[in-house]
Formats: sequence, structure tokens, C-alpha cells
Amino acid sequence: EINLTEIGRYIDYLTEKQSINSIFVNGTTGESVSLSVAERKTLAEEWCQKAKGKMDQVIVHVGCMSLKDSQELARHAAQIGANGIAVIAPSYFKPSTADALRTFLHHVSSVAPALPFYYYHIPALTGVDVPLSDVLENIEELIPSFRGVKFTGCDLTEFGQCVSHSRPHWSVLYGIDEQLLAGLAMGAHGAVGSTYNYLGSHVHKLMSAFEKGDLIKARAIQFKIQELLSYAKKLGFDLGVNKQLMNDVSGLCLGPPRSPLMPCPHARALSIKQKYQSLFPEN
Ligand SMILES: CC(=O)N[C@H](C=O)[C@@H](O)[C@H](O)[C@H](O)CO
Ligand SMILES: CC(=O)C(=O)O
Repeated sequence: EINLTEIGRYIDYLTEKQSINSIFVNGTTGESVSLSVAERKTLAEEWCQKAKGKMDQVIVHVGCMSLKDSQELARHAAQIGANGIAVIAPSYFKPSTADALRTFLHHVSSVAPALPFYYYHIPALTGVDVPLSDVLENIEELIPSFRGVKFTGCDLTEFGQCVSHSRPHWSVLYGIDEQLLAGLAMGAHGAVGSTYNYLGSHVHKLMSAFEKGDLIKARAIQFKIQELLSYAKKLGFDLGVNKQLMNDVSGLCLGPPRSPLMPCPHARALSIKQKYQSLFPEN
């Protein structure tokens, strides 16, 4: 079950302990595709309310298999004062061309035309990997509220092209935490990642080292993040494990994942947490 009572504390934790000032809710880590439309509305509402005055931006992911559900969530996001919406490609009946995907995104955005709109590209999970350059071509003619991409993919050529063809008022955000530094080198305007729930303060240091041109320091942090995630992946890393780590590091009660995902076995959680503590002892 969703647990609203923890969200206020969660926001305080992220802002105070992890220096995270914007949040992407009901996405992958939020298990949005396993939630009902009603649950997603309730969560989005609580995040928008509790983040008011504490966070800069709340972006609500509203992608669903059904266009109607996505539109309902987009309208709702506008009503509750979200700062933007994002949409993944539907993944059971998949858009087979860039045009089909653009049409779907257009239909969602058009019910909330005042809200900044982001395409959430995550081909490993949606199975939809139509060329992004085709999706983005003159996209503002079709979607005037289009403001960027959350790019969760390892293809840095495609990411670079995405940055290079972006307009000045867009944000192209990188979503592979293990290689954010490469994304920054390609011109990422920001980052969205599941591990920033517990690595946010370190990722901030990585980003500011990069901005200052201190690649040695930036790499040292990136390598530690890679080491943690490689270790976790060897033991079996999925959303259930990630969530357990979020629980253990923050002390918040964020609960187990929803079926079909499985809770993280206790021994695995412990071992990954120890690795985290040895790599990031200051936390
Ligand atoms: C598939 C997935 O969950 N991607 C996340 C962002 O979108 C990332 O933050 C990863 O969880 C992270 O890079 C760890 O592999
Ligand atoms: C991490 C992220 O981007 C998501 O949960 O969707």
C-alpha cells in the first residue's frame, strides 16, 4: 500500500541530507506502472503539497498504457500545481515509429498545454527505441509545451545528438547514474536517478567538480558510484534492492516494492549497505 505519511519526512530528508531540490515522482523508482490511477493521483497531490516552499520543482510522470489514463493524470497534474509532466512510451502496444510516439505524446500534452512536457526515454524498460532525433524534429510545432527529455540510455552518441539539437529553453537530463560524468561531458543539463535518493550529496559534489573542471575529483566520485552499483548488480540489483537501500540509508519507512517485484532478501540488503558505508563513510 502507498504510505502518504512518510512523504513530508522524505522531502525533508532529500532536501536537508541529500541536497536534492527537485523531484521526479511516479516514475520508475516510484513504481508508477504498478499503481492505479487513483493511487498515482493521491501520491502526486501529496508530493506537490508537501514540497511547496521546500523544493524547486515537482515533475510528475503520467505515462500509462492507456492514453485516456495518461490524459487524466496530465489534467490532474495541472490542477494540483505540478511544475511539469513526463511520459514514457507505452510498452505493450508499442509505437512502432517516431511519428506514432509523437502522436501519443501530443495527445497527452494537449490536455495540459500549460505544463512543461518531457519525454522520458527509457528503452531498456519500455522496449521502445525509435530514433530520438526523429521524435525531436520540430517537436514544438506539435507539442508547444515540449521542454526536454529525461534520457535513460547508455547510447552517448544519441544522447549527445539530443543535447546538440535541444533548444535553449529545454532541459536534457541524464538518467544512467553509473556514467553521469560522461553525460555531463556530452552536455547534460541535469540528472535524474534512482540512486540519488541516497547518493544525492555525492552526485552534487561530482557535478560541481565537473563544473570547475576538476575531472580527477569528479571521476573519483563516479568510480565509487560505479563500484557500489557493480557490487550490487553482482548480488542481484533491482528496484526491490534499491528500495531497501533507500530505506536503510535514510531510516525512512518506504516499504517493500509491489508484486510482481520482490522484496530484497535481508542478507543482500545488509551486504550492499556495508559496501555503501565503506565507500561513502561520511554518510
Ligand atoms: C532503469 C532505471 O531504473 N534507471 C534509473 C533512472 O532512470 C537509474 O537511476 C538506475 O536505477 C541507476 O542508474 C542504477 O542502475
Ligand atoms: C530514477 C528515475 O528516473 C525514475 O524513477 O523514473
